[in-house]
Amino acid sequence: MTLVDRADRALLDPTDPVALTDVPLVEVRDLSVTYPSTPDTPAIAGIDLLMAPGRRVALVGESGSGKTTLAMAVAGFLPVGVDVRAATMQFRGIDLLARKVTRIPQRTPGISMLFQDAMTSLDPVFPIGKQLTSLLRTTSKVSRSAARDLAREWLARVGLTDSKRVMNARPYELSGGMRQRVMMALALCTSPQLLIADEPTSALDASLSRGMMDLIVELTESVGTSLLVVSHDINLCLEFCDDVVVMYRGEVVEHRPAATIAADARHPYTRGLLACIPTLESVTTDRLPTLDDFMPATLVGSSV
Ligand SMILES: Nc1ncnc2c1ncn2[C@@H]1O[C@H](COP(=O)(O)OP(=O)(O)OP(=O)(O)O)[C@@H](O)[C@H]1O
Repeated sequence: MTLVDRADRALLDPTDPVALTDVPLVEVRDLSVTYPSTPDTPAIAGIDLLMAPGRRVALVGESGSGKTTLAMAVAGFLPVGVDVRAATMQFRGIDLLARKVTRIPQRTPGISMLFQDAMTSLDPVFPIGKQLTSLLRTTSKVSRSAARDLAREWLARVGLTDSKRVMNARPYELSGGMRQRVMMALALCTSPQLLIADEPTSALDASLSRGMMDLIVELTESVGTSLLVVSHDINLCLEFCDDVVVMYRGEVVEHRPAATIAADARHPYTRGLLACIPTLESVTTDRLPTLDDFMPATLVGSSV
């Protein structure tokens, strides 16, 4: 049985002892996160997440369902003062709960993040070339000229072939799509084991979104990086990911392979999300379905 088979088995039954005899990439059990401004209401609670190496996993759900909070907890980006509790929270077998909490959050080694807003993620003052070479020099301990060569190589890999101009440009001199490609180069040039992409396409139009997802898949595969993508767009996730984790009001309500979730969705919220995807046929109907058509009244009012 391969690790991916075991992961599939674990997705169906996380308590299956045969499922995970190898070390999973991410293992989270009974995670809850509470922000200091709402001490009586955890933002997420009772979260289990199991991810095998090599998988592309999508976290989907409506705004405020806790996707980013879960991703940030795994990445180690939650600031001091946020209460993080779990029975288990490991990355490649390393206990993330044992890490020191510092005033400036420490990124979990081996994990890179790609944020939705490249403009605020990039340093506005320094040229792109300097931002890439400083990162490469810090992480790979290479000479200045080797780092510049690597930086140019990475810009070409993300489709920025005019690398001389891009190296000298500041973020505001590039288009949104180009900035997002620069962010991809920064996120992957250190060969992380896991890329967490938080709404990587939400600032892009539909055709650019698809192109960006194609690029993310191609590059993560070539680098050997697993992907955890946070998205509102379940349709895009079904196309590009292996597994879909559905979050609703701070809880994981469904975790299924993308290939079968459409036929096999068990939670009414998942069924509602899937039914709300517009199709060529649905544009001719008077009224598109909404989540209220699928959610029992008892669930609509519930929260963690
Ligand atoms: N820094 C914060 N301080 C207090 N509450 C927060 C903070 N960040 C998030 N929350 C709350 O935690 C809950 C989950 O938010 P989170 O951003 O994780 O959801 P999300 O599903 O990623 O939403 P979105 O898709 O809009 O980014 C929400 O109720 C939100 O208001």
